[in-house]
Parts: sequence; C-alpha cells; structure tokens
Amino acid sequence: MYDWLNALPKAELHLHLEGSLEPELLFALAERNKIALPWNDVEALRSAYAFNNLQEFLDLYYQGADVLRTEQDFYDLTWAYLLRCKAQNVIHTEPFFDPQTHTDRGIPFEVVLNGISAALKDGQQQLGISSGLILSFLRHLSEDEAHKTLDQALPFRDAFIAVGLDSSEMGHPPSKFQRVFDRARSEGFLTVAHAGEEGPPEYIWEAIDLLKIQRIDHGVRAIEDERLMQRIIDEQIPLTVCPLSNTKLCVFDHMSQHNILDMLERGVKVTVNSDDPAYFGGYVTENFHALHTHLGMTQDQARRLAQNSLDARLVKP
Ligand SMILES: Nc1ncnc2[nH]cnc12
Ligand SMILES: [Zn+2]
Repeated sequence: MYDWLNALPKAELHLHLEGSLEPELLFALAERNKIALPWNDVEALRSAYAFNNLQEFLDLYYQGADVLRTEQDFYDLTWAYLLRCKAQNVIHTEPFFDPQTHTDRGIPFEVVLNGISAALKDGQQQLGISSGLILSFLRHLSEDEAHKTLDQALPFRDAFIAVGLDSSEMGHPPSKFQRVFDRARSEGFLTVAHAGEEGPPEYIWEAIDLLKIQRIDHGVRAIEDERLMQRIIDEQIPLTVCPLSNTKLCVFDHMSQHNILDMLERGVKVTVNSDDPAYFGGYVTENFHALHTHLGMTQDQARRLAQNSLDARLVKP
C-alpha cells in the first residue's frame, strides 16, 4: 500500500518550509554559519522531538530556524523539500513561510524570499513541480507587526498567492488580524488561516466570516459544532488536515482516534498534508500511510483525498 499511495499524484497544501528542516541539514547549516548548537548530534536533536502540545513544538521550531541565515540556506531548505515532493509524486505544492521568524532575527526579508523563490522556480523547471507561496503572519505577534510584514511583501507581490496565519493559536483569534487581512485582500492576495487545531470552533467561524479564507488549515475541531460542519460542507470549504502533526501535538491521543475519514465520508473537502514533516516523522505519503494503518483507509478514500488536494489548489493548473 505504501508504494501505491506514494505513486498517487497529489498536491500538498499545508507545509511550513521551516518545518521541513531535517536535523541533518540543520547541523550542516549550523556548521556552515558557525553557529553553536545545544545538541551534541543529530540523534540528540531528534530525541528532543517529543511534544505535549503546539507550543512545545513551536519553541523548538523557532530555535531550529535560527540556523537559516543566507539566501543559499533558504534555497537549500526549499530544494530539499522539493526533492521529497518529487520522490512522493507531489506534483504541486503551496508552502508557507514565516518571514517574521527571520526578520525579527535581523535577516532581511529579501534574503529569505529570494532563496525560497529561486528554489521554487528551479523546482518547476527541473522537477516539474508547480507551486504557489503563502506568506504566513505569526499570530502571537501584534497586528501592527503583521502590517509591517505586509508592507515589506508588497514590492514582491508577484512572489505570493496568499497570506496565512500560524503559530500559537490559543488566545490569538483570527479577529485579532481582521484589518491586516482586509488590507491583504484589497491588495489582491487570497487568504488562508490556521484555525481549529487547538482552538475552538469559534476561531473557524471567525476565519471564514472575518478573514474570508479560501481554506482552513487544520480545522479538525469543526466536528464539535454541527452548524459549522454544515457550512463547511455546503460551501465545500477545504480543510488542510495534518494527521501525523495532530497526533504528535496531542490534538488526538492516537491516530486511531483521528476524525479525517469521518469528515471525508460526511462530505467535507478534507486533504492530507505534512505540516512540519522534519519534526513529526513523515512527509505526505507517510501521512496517507498512517491513515491506512490505523484507520483502515481504503484505496478509494485515498483517491478522493488526493483528488481533494488537487481541487483545493489556489493556483489553478
Ligand atoms: N501546526 C502548526 N500550527 C501553528 N503554527 C505552526 N507553525 C508551524 N507549524 C504550525
Ligand atoms: Zn501548520
């Protein structure tokens, strides 16, 4: 089944480039940039990847991103991810990057963007993988900070298809970013937002009604609100679900409790994604395979999930 799932053509719609930083590359970049690390080796770092919640993961994710300093570093990060896409027949990807994670450390916005964009262009030309980049605001920071990031992005507007919202969800509802999302939409960007990963269904309502999103990232807590479920089904609002992430971050205690196939069978446009594969133990195929192993996902269900990912692209082929 693994090989069959791997060969299925699919799109990835929820992937943080910073979360695809494998420990081996993290160590190589630390050496290249002469940065001392608090871990002795790759194994010691990997063994730190045990999380009780989103925040514990984010603390390590931001620490790991500190090795990314130069345009070449961002190129290498993105290229390594695109090679994984090629190996798993991901024919299209719409990755996130978090500019504030880097600009707050003094890395110029253009350094980050140039490295990523050059790799995405090579991915199209050399690997045949199409893409659309999503600029994600960090929700634990202020809306003013997000406005400044949007200002920095406007001269490069052709490099992005959408803005998104990620980082610590609880206490940072979508409504906090309504004005900057209004502005982004008026500048021609599409919008997506993480909502209902750890946060309540109310945050999903706000993402739909206030941020006017095209897709919900995660959204698994929608199942707690029947009226919300009907809305998502009626309007076919896609959810970019990340099964391995949800179990690693204890959103579900075990994969056998995940609700993605229940949602699929109820007519929700759910898709399968890897979120932060270097930290959660697998890329897209591993996520599909876990659904087969623990939930008995059939080939027909896998085909529908893969088709949903192609249908839910923001960049139409
Ligand atoms: N799963 C996730 N949720 C929120 N912010 C993130 N940043 C990277 N991964 C994330
Ligand atoms: Zn995410």
